[in-house]
Formats: sequence, structure tokens, C-alpha cells
Amino acid sequence: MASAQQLIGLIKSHAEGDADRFFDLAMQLSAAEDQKGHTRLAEQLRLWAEAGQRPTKPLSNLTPISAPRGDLAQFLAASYPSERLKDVILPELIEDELAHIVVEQKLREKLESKGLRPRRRILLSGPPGTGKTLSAHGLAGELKFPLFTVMLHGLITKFMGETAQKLKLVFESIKTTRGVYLFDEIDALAAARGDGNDVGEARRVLNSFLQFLDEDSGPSLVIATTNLAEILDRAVLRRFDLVLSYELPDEASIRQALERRLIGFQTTNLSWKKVTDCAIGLSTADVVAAAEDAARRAVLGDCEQITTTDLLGSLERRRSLQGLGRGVDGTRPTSLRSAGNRRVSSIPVKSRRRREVIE
Ligand SMILES: Nc1ncnc2c1ncn2[C@@H]1O[C@H](COP(=O)(O)OP(=O)(O)OP(=O)(O)O)[C@@H](O)[C@H]1O
Repeated sequence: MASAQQLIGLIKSHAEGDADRFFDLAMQLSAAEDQKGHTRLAEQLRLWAEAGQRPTKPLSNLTPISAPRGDLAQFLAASYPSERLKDVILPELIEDELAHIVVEQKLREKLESKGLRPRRRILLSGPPGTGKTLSAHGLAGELKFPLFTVMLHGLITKFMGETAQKLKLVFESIKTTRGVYLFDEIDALAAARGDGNDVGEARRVLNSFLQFLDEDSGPSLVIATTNLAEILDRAVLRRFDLVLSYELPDEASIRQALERRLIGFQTTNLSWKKVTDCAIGLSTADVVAAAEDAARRAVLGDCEQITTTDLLGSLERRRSLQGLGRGVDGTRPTSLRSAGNRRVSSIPVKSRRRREVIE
């Protein structure tokens, strides 16, 4: 049966004349009942939903859906992101793909009328701090979908049967409650054997994940992120409609990130070449953190001007904190140096650490 919250939401949206919300809730209830085998009730709900609604209208102002409760609340966190895709600094190709995912969702009925489906399973891979999680927030924000973050550390237990059961609950929610579902650091599933589980059992959990992914044909977007695409099985990669590779920022992206974060400060005299050269090899998250560091220092020193020296100092501090110090000759490690337009990056610290656990 529908939860009390869902029924209240349905009645309230009807009483308030909020047709979009009524449509969304009725369709969710229909999907839930269909899944339980109550096909006539599901069909009736769908007809009611459609009778009072468009179906050709694009999705807009989606219903805030109640936070997960019961067991699900331990490993599924709901939020309603305000971020947009324009908040993420990305190469044009990735930006275009993400923007197209939004269009496909909004015009899904148009696609379906020609037997096509919008892409819904997306894998974002790349070094830490390059905007994968922010992109998931941006997608949810654009679509006005709730974001459900799957907390894998809460989901993976040493009892694999339990883990598979929890995964099943998550996928039931994916079917019945439309949203963006974010499986952050999906490699944790593949790497569960590092926690003392035997390989065969870890394999079974991964297989359950893949099977649930295959069976899912609901309306939600499933976004997985990983720092370690190379350790993910081909079978996993194949399950996704779209795999996007994120990279450390290039000079232009570094400058963009710094300028955005330093709005309100004077940066006219900055030597951007020196600054961006110094930041190559850092993630966008590090670059943003260095900008914030420089900004804090300027404010505390009653200064509105950010100088090249200020920024170089903050970037170097960030680099030291990340353990990415310069070599004895004053240069950065070879693996982090820029090679023309082609950037060569070492395995990020976080990934290196995790790989050690896995191997
Ligand atoms: N491409 C980007 N554009 C704008 N800001 C970014 C970008 N990448 C990182 N940031 C900044 O760094 C923060 C952390 O980034 P985010 O969590 O999205 O990285 P991630 O790739 O998901 O990292 P991890 O793999 O460690 O989870 C963001 O909230 C944002 O402030």
C-alpha cells in the first residue's frame, strides 16, 4: 500500500490544484502498485493521473518526495540540490552530454513515441575533486528531481546476503520514486573483498548490483561515480548508457575556477600564467580551496586585492597538504607536469591509497 505521506501528498496536491505534483505522485503510486502485481489498481492510478494532466508537457517543478524511512534511511540520503549544470566547470564535450541528458528526460515522451528511451544510467569516472558529485547535483537541480545519495559504506556489510538485500531496497526505491540516485564511489562494491569478505561473495554482490541495474526500467536517473574505472569490470561498464571521463582541470578551467571563487576581489594585476602553471596537477576542488584560502587571508588582512604571490602561496600550501610537493630541484614531480596541451597526471593520492587496499 501507499505510505500515509504519499496519500496525504496526493490529496493535498489535488486540493491545491497542483496538477504537476498530482501527476507525479499518482504515477509513482501506480509504479509501486504495478511492481507489487496490483496491475488493475496501477492502471487505474495511471488513468487518473493522465486524466487530470498533460501527458505531452515537459517535466517541471517536480514534487519534493518524503525522505527515505525505515531501513532505507540508513543508506539513502535525500536532498533537493539547488546547483545547476552551469556551476560545474567541464570540457565542452562533457557539458554537452550532460545538457543532453536533461533534454532527453524532459522530452522523454517524444522519444518514447518513436520507441526510444532517454539515457538513464551514467557512470562518471575520474580523479577526486573534479566535479563528478557536483555534476550529479547539477543534473538533479536542472530536472528538479530529488537527489538520493546511496551511502555505500552503510550498505556494504560483512554479510553479503544483507548487502544484496539492501541493494534490492535501493532499486525498489529507484523504480517507485523518481529521482537522481547517486552511487558515489561505486568501486567500493567491486572492492568489498578488501573488508575481509571473500572474493566469491564480493562477486555475488556485484552481480546482484548488475542484475538490478539490468532489470531497472523505471523513470529515475542512476549515476555512479568512481575514481578507479580501471578496476571496474567490463561487465559493469557495459551496463551504463553513458560513461564520462573527468580529468584534472587544464589552464583555462583553473583560471575559470579561480575567477569564479574570487568574484568581489581585485584580481586585475594577477599573472595568470604563473598561477595556472602552479596549479596544474591539482584538482578543481583543490584550486577552489586555494582560492578560498587566499580570499580568507586577504579579508583578514583588510585587503581587497589578491596578488600573484598570495595565490601561489595558497596553491603551494594546498599542494603540500595533498602530499604533491615539488621536487628537490624546485620542479613538480614529472607525473604532474604539463606536457603542452596534453596533461599527464599521476594516479590521485586517494586512488593510490585505495588501490593498495584492493590489491
Ligand atoms: N568541475 C568543477 N567545477 C566547479 N567546481 C568544482 C569542480 N570540481 C570540483 N569542484 C569543487 O570541488 C567540490 C568537490 O567536488 P566533487 O565532490 O564534485 O568532486 P568529485 O569528483 O565528486 O570527487 P570525489 O571523487 O572525491 O568524490 C565541489 O563542491 C566544488 O566546489
